Amino acid sequence: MLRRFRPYFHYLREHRSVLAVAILCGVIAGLATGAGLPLMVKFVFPVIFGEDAAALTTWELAGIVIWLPLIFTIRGVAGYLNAYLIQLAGTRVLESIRRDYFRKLQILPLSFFGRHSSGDLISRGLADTNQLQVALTTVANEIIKSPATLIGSVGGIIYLAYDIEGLTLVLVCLAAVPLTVLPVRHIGKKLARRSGGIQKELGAVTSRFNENLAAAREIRAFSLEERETERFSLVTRALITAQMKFVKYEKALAPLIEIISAVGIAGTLLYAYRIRLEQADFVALVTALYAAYDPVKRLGALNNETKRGLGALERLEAVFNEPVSIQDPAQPVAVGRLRGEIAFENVTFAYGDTPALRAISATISAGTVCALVGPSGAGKSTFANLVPRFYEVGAGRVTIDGLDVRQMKLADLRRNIALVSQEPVLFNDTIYQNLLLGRSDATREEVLAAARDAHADEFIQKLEGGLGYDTVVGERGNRLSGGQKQRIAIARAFLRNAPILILDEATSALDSDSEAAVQDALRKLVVGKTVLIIAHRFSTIRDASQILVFDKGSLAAQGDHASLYAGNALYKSLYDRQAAAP
Ligand SMILES: Nc1ncnc2c1ncn2[C@@H]1O[C@H](COP(=O)(O)OP(=O)(O)OP(=O)(O)O)[C@@H](O)[C@H]1O
Repeated sequence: MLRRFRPYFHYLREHRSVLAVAILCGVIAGLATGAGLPLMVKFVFPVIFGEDAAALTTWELAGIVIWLPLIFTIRGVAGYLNAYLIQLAGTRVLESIRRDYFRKLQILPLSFFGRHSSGDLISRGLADTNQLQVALTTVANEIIKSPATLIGSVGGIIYLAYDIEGLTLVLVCLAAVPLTVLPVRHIGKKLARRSGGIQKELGAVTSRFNENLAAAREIRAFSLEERETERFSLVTRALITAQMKFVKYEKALAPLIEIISAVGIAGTLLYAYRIRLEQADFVALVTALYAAYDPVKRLGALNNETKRGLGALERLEAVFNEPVSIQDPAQPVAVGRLRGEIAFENVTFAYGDTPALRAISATISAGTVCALVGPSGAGKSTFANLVPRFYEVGAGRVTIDGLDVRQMKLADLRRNIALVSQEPVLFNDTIYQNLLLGRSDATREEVLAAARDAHADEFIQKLEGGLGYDTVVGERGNRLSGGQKQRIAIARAFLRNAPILILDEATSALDSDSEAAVQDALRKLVVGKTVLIIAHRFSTIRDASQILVFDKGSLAAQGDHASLYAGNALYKSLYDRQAAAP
């Protein structure tokens, strides 16, 4: 089973010196418990309670009594250092696992996020990484310490028993130890089946949380408070059930081992009675026997922990092993600033089984504005998303300046594209930092100029609090209005100054001031660029140099407004509907 964890041992190797000291301290603490206490019972107690005890001087007495605090101090200090250092290595291991998980999420294709809920992915990144870390560090800690303690205490038993009576006593004392394997194995099997369940249910709880918090407005608007609480109760109840199924077996292990150890000790007691063993010898033996069951319990617990870790491991591997289907080509063609001629050559694409684009061929000349129109779900966004290679074409190819987008480095390709979406996402940072995302090496002057061009400067200066560009915008930018967020997004695009611009025109109406500012900013932004615009406003559509009309994933028609209006019924009806809209 440990073989499953082997690929992840490299996380431990990075912190091997801390771990080595921790394990050494653990072994010392283990030996002090396993062998130290019984030997003390054997050698110290007889001196104090023996016949010659009255003759001891104070110094002799002190010299003997000091063994007790000494052994406990060694055990305590070593035990403390072991726990502290394991925790230290553990938190670092956790940091590394989380970082790798997070990094992997950054490079996975967008299609991956369509298949997994963000709550579940968060849960994997927090709870499952934690579980894996606990399993790894527990294994590292116990795999040497517990066997060492076991060997120490079994060695102590053999030494004592052999010294007291001989081989038979040794065998009687140790007879029950192998029986402990039975509950360890049985419970381990039960837990293995249940290990993934808890993590999965935890993922469901996080998902529900996440979804709920993101929909705070809708829940109030539709009075869904009770329904949501009920839905949440369902997943938390399922989590509790999964947890309790695990706990039921997990917690049975220690008592079962203790019962077996009690049977072993009773057997030894019987035999001791028959051979008239002295009390001091018996007490020393029982202490050693009791100590020997402690590492057995720990090894059993280790077995449980790894079973639980396995469940987490499988969920993490679903992400770690997910192929990064969209990545740099082995031999990329170096590109600088592209001119921006976009061509789709017989492109087909499907998210799952149903095609979202069918055999699309179109050319958009550099420096022109191309409007994408069509009913909802016709494939406009999908078309636009293939240009920055957010998704991979199923068949055909997408080229820019004659070069297949798959032949360029992703960073080179995407540096040439600026994106302004309908609902721009801002990070919970200052406005300045949010603008800087457009081009991280821009100077302050360039950032301010872009904000002015986007008509953002005027509202930024007037923001409540008087912090201007240093105002923090809140999660997803929720302290700004829709129009303000759009202007920030436009300013980013100004800053990026890429030859290709993808615009998703807002469907929701802005207030007239904002609307005028956004439109004016966009008019300036598109100059000299190849623009793909998912268009909703009839003026945008009419003024575009080329229009692509989508219908159910196919390109129904293409041309300019006049020819399409005259020759294409779908376009005419779409346009008339837009024109009639307020
Ligand atoms: N991430 C996704 N996963 C699965 N299917 C998707 C995904 N995104 C879009 N689709 C499907 O692909 C088809 C085309 O969607 P697309 O978003 O390109 O349409 P659209 O023309 O931009 O629509 P709208 O104007 O409503 O935004 C639709 O049937 C849609 O359900």
